[in-house]
Amino acid sequence: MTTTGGQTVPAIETFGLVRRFGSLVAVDRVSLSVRTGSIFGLLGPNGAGKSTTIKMLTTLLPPTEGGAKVAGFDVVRRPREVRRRIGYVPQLLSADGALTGYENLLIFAKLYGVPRSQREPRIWQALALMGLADAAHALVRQYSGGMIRRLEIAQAVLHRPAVLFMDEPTVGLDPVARRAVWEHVRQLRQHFGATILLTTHYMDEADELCDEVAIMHRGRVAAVGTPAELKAAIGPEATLDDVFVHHTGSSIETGGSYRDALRTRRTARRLG
Ligand SMILES: Nc1ncnc2c1ncn2[C@@H]1O[C@H](COP(=O)(O)OP(=O)(O)OP(=O)(O)O)[C@@H](O)[C@H]1O
Repeated sequence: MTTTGGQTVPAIETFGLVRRFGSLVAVDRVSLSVRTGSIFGLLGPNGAGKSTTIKMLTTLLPPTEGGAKVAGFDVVRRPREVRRRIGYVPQLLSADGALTGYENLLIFAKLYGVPRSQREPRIWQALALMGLADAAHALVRQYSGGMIRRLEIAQAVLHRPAVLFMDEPTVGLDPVARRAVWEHVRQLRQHFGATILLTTHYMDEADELCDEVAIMHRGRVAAVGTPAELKAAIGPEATLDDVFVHHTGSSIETGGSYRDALRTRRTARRLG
């Protein structure tokens, strides 16, 4: 845990973060604070700016204006310090189907500079935490969609990141596989004390898994709080779906461009 003068520093802080693509404002003055050790959900329709926010926080994309700190380091001025302290599970495929789960993890352990003597124990620990030890030596192309997702999460935590970013970790998975991912994500947090920021389209996922959520709409944060707080603000019987509709004016099914919808569907297909 990062502390200064006895005070806990948030794991993630953004200050008026802006990202433009030409005339399009994809992320519009986003200011957020994510508590160390919490699971934080970024929600919003397709095209709301969630992935662009994650890309700035993981140093893949420079902000147009504003700033952000991750694990106490400025993403623009200290990108290398940030990268050493984060894990990233992207939406698109990052595991190689022609290799075994173990071999995939070995590549990532080398990439992340895990010392040789620690590679094997860390790989087995990550496999065990993600419920994949029995499948370690099977080819990944034989894994189910849920197992691939869990392998990708295992890859992202081999270097013990303080902050783990996951872009739609359960998209395209059936309800049983999604629950298994949630369970393993919880264990991960418990085991490593990592802070987790994830994006999701599933309101039940946000409700069950996240300590706090931010609802993004057209690049802005429309609401932020615990799922219970956000629901209570709408009404006694409100669900998180109701909260979402209230703040975005749309159900989760609408919004975004054709390209965005196509990309989501492509991710779902490769896992299905
Ligand atoms: N590299 C880019 N060039 C131009 N426009 C982009 C680029 N990346 C994203 N956008 C646009 O910025 C907006 C926000 O996109 P972003 O991918 O951040 O949304 P999102 O909330 O993550 O959506 P999804 O749920 O589909 O992943 C969209 O209108 C998208 O088309």
